[in-house]
Parts: sequence; structure tokens; C-alpha cells
Amino acid sequence: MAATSISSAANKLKDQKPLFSPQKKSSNLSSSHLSFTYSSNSLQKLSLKNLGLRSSTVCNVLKTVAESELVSKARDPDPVNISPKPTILVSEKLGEAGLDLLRSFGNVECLYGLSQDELCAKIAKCDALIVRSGTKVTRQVFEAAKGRLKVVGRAGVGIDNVDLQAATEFGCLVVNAPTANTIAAAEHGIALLAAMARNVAQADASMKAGKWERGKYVGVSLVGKTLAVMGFGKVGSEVARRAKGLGMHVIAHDPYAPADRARAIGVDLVSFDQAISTADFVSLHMPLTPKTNKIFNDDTFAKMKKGVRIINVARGGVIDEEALVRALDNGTVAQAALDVFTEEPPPKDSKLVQHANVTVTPHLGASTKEAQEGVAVEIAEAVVGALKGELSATAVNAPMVPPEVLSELAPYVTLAEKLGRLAVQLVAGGSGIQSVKVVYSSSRDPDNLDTRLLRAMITKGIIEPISDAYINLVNADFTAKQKGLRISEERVVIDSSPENPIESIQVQISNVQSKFASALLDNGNISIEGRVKYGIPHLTRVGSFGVDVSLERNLILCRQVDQPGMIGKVGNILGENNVNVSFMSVGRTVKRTKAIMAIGVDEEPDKDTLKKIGDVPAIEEFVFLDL
Ligand SMILES: NC(=O)C1=CN([C@@H]2O[C@H](COP(=O)(O)OP(=O)(O)OC[C@H]3O[C@@H](n4cnc5c(N)ncnc54)[C@H](O)[C@@H]3O)[C@@H](O)[C@H]2O)C=CC1
Ligand SMILES: O=C(O)C(=O)COP(=O)(O)O
Repeated sequence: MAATSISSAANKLKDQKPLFSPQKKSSNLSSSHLSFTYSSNSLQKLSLKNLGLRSSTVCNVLKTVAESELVSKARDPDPVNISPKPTILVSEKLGEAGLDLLRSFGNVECLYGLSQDELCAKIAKCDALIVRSGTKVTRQVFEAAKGRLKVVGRAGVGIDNVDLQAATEFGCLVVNAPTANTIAAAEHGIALLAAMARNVAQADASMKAGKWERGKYVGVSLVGKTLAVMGFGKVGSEVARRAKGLGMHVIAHDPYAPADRARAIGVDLVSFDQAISTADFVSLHMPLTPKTNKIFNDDTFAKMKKGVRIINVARGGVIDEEALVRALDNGTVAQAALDVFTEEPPPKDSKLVQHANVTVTPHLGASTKEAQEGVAVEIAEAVVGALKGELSATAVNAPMVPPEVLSELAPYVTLAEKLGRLAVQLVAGGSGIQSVKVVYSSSRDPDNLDTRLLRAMITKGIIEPISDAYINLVNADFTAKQKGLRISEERVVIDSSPENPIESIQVQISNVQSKFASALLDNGNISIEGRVKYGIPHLTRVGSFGVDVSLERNLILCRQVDQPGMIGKVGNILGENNVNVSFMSVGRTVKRTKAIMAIGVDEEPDKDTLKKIGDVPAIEEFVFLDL
């Protein structure tokens, strides 16, 4: 996606006139406001449920999927494919309990061993894809999905086979199953450690070949030896715990692990060099990332104790495999036990696999019955939840927002999106929006206010009306950046009820011209402000004018000479043209000078009706805004 400013897209809003010619106008008047509520729509109860959110788990995303489902349906060119049930493609073997759960929710297709081309051909008809480590979910797959794919579920931990950047760009949520196979992987690590030390695999092969070679397969003992656990996460710490039980001295290296967690199980966290240079056994448990790619190479092997033994149940790519063969050949590394490989399956003639001092298994770390049933259920729950628009505890490419935070922010989420939508419609067509400032007034300590969700929704509100992008928590920041839109946030700590997480949200758009000059502040920024009242988002300020109108439907903003009869005149025009007014609020700065009217309307007035409003002599400017 090429970086673009959103100026050209803003031209699309040109139609949303009428208005008086755009101009920058400053005002230094202080404001007061006068509000009349004509009628109120029934209070729409805002809850996590009607936001598509669930509060049962520590969570991530929001209505990612519920929203994008609408979009994808609109984009799906194949009418026969519009089915009420989502289609879930499972591309690798998954435990039955997970499949049953998926089948109770959607149409499940299990197609194993698809080529990239076959996967790309299929994916545009799928709402979700569930993979293990064998399916490469590349950028091409997301492109081929044409916006329909909403969630990729990785039935396991490592997500290095999923192009996360592409998923994020396409607004596709990626979830994994991070806990159910931890023990299986740790047990496999210990199995490889012991099997390698005692030459179990080699001795087994030798006996099956009719030999009895007791002298050849003398092993080494584990007790008292030092094991370096590289990556002290879920698997690494379980390996450490078990190795301690075998009487090993365990040290670990992990730049991000808390030292107290290591200390609690009697493990010292040490530097990378200290770990590899003092260990008799080195067990790898870090993810494959650009930083860890080939982190074990000629240089690192050279720093290791001569005769070190290496176990890898993490990812093949963390080892430079050619360097490992060299280290095995020259005796730096005495033995290696490997479950994972850079290329899987590795080439048949792989020197590493064929090496006499190497014990190999075909990526079996997670392959126990228990772990496979566990990951299947874990991933099925996450994918179904995501398809329902609920929260996932295991989203990989979206910020974590704890449920209690979400629950209290729910009404502000709606407010944030509506303020974004309103603010962008006040920009005159042709002005490029590059800079948005959001000011949150709250009595909460700034550290105690998580605004990522709100920022995402403001971004959504600003970008969606003027582009064909659809925005969710997954791709909001990315899309804003791509479009050259900078969103800065400011917190103002005020003295108010600590029960409300936020008192008001102000959205300012800088360096643009406005269709409605009264929305400009002295600094030239378009500014609108809103708050939540009784659970309903309200617009409470436009530029320097205080108003109070519920943000439920469409809105007309008028600036007029503050004189008697204006409400009646405009109300009559709307009434005569069958447009129902839901709310009306008048705000003014100084009595009998200027005022603005904010009118909530149930129906969109036609052009003639709007023109009649514009023709009222005391009306100086007005704009119709679509919520
Ligand atoms: N062979 C198999 O079938 C299985 C393999 N795995 C793999 O095992 C690895 C670990 O999985 P989990 O423990 O569940 O993940 P985890 O996320 O709980 O732990 C990974 C740890 O590595 C640490 N880390 C990151 N960069 C590091 C670096 N440069 N140096 C040292 N540590 C670093 C992280 O801080 C984290 O604590 C992953 O690569 C995963 O894909 C997991 C399950 C099964
Ligand atoms: O969970 C992981 O990271 C694994 O490596 C397990 O992979 P698998 O699901 O068995 O292909």
C-alpha cells in the first residue's frame, strides 16, 4: 500500500455541502451555552454486548470481526457465498474436540496439504483459517483473501509461519494457542536431552541393524552438569524445572524474563555469553524473530565449551545449520538433538539430519494427544470468539486491553468513533488531513488510562468516511501511518468524579480549512468535543461554542445571528419537509451576537430542504453531518 496523505480522499466529502465558503476564522469569545432538548430517542443501552465485546477473558481486540464481516460481505463478489455461517478452513490436522466446536459455529472445511496456489485460490471464500506450523500464511494469502479473511488461528505457539505485518495491514486478526502445548514441548525437550546424552536413538538403530555395540554408545551423565536455557518463557521455564529435578545446575538467558520468576525455581538469569560459555548443555526456547534468526552461528559456537551438547525444540531458524555441521565436525559441539529445522521437512540429504552425532525428530514437540486436543480447543474458542466479534485472550497483532478496562470504556468507544466521523466531515474538501490532536480530560492518573482503543476508534471515524479502508484495532495505527496521518494524544487531569474514566474527549484537526468556520478554534484547528451522558455519547462543544446534543443520528450545525425566532424558522423548514428533529441545542458566545444550533435529525434532509435552511437570512453558515 503506497503512503498517501488523505487529502485526495477528503475530496469525497465535497458533496457534503451546502455550506458557506470555507474560511479560517478565529474567535476569542468565551462561550456559554443554552440547550433545549426537544425529544429524545429511547436511550440506547450501551453494553459490551452491543459493541460486540465480551468481558470474560483477558482480552484484546474489539469488534474487529463483526465490523469487517459487514465490509467483506459488501466486497464479496460471489452472491452464492453470502452464507449466514462463516466458513472456516482448517489446513492442518486438528484435534476432534476443536473441530466439533468449530462445526457448531460455522462451515468447516478440512483441506490438508494445500499448495500456496491452492490456498490462495480457496482463501477468498473463507472467513477464518486455522493452521499449525506447516502452512505458510504469506502476504499473497492475505492479498488473495480480498478482505474476507478475518482471523487466522495458529493452533500452537510459534507464529513465524504467518506474515504478521501483512495480516495487520489487511486488518486480519491473528490468534494463537499459546499454553496448551507448553508441557508437551518441555517434555520433548527433556526427552531429547536424555536420549542424546545416552545415545538412545543411535543405539536403537544399531540394534535393529542386528548389532550389539555396548562400547560404542557410552553416554554422559546429566546430574551436576550445567544446562543453559536460552529463552526463559513458558517452555523454557518448564524445561528448567524438570532439569532441576534431574539434578542439573540450570542457568538461563532471556533479556525479557523477570529475574524473580527465575529465582523462584532456582535458576540464575545470566548474559548470553555467560550462558553459552559455561553450559554443558544448551537448550533453545526462544521464538524465531529477525533478532534471533541464526543467533547460533560460527561465532557463538566458537564461544561455547568444547564438547557442548545442543537441544532445539524452538525453531530451526535460530541456528545457522551449516555452522552447526561445521561445529559438530570439528568437535566444538559434541552432539545435537533437533526437533525443528530451517526448512521443514529438511532436504533428504541434509548433512545435519544425517550426522552421526545428531538425534532428530520431525517437529514432534507439540505432538502428544493431550496437547493436540488442548490446542485444538484453545484455538477453536479463540477463532469462534473472534468471528463473533468477541475478545480474544490470545491475539498476536492487536493490543491487549483488559476486560475491566474495556467494560468501562465501552460508551467512550462509540463517542470516540463518532467524534472522528464528525471532525473529518468539518474539513473542507481538498484540505489534506495530516495532524490530529486528541485531548482526554479525566480525573484519572494518565498512567491509569488506557486510550489505545479510543485512539483506534477515532482513527476509524476519521479515515473510513473518506477512504475505502476499513479500520479496526488491528490496523488502525498502521493505516493512519500509511495515510500520513499523525495522531497525538494529550491527557488533561481534571478534578471530577473518579467513577468516570473520562470526562470529555476533544478531537482537533490541525492545518486544514473548515466547511464550518465556527468549528475553528483561535489556533486555527477544527475542534469538537464530546462526553458520555447516561451512557449516550453527546457532542458538547463545536469550536468555542458549547452545545449539548446526543450523537445518535445525523446532525445539522448552523451558525446564525443570535435573535429570537431562529429555532422556529429552521424547525418549521424541517417539519414541512418531513424531517423529524430528535434533539436541538443552541450555544452562543455572547448574547445577541452569534449562536450555533446543533440539530439532531432522524432523516437526511434533501438538497432543497438544506437550501431553504441556507436561505434563511440570519443563517450565516451551516453543514449537514452524517453520523
Ligand atoms: N517444537 C515444537 O513443537 C514446539 C515449539 N515451540 C517453540 O518454542 C518456543 C518457545 O515457546 P514458548 O515458551 O511457548 O514461548 P514464550 O513466548 O512463552 O517464550 C519465549 C521466550 O523467549 C524469550 N526471548 C525472546 N527473544 C529472546 C532472545 N533474543 N534471547 C533469549 N530469549 C529470548 C522471550 O522473552 C520469552 O520469554 C517458540 O519458538 C515456539 O514456537 C513451542 C511449542 C511446541
Ligand atoms: O506451537 C508451536 O510453536 C509448534 O512448533 C508446534 O507446531 P505444530 O503445531 O505441531 O506444527
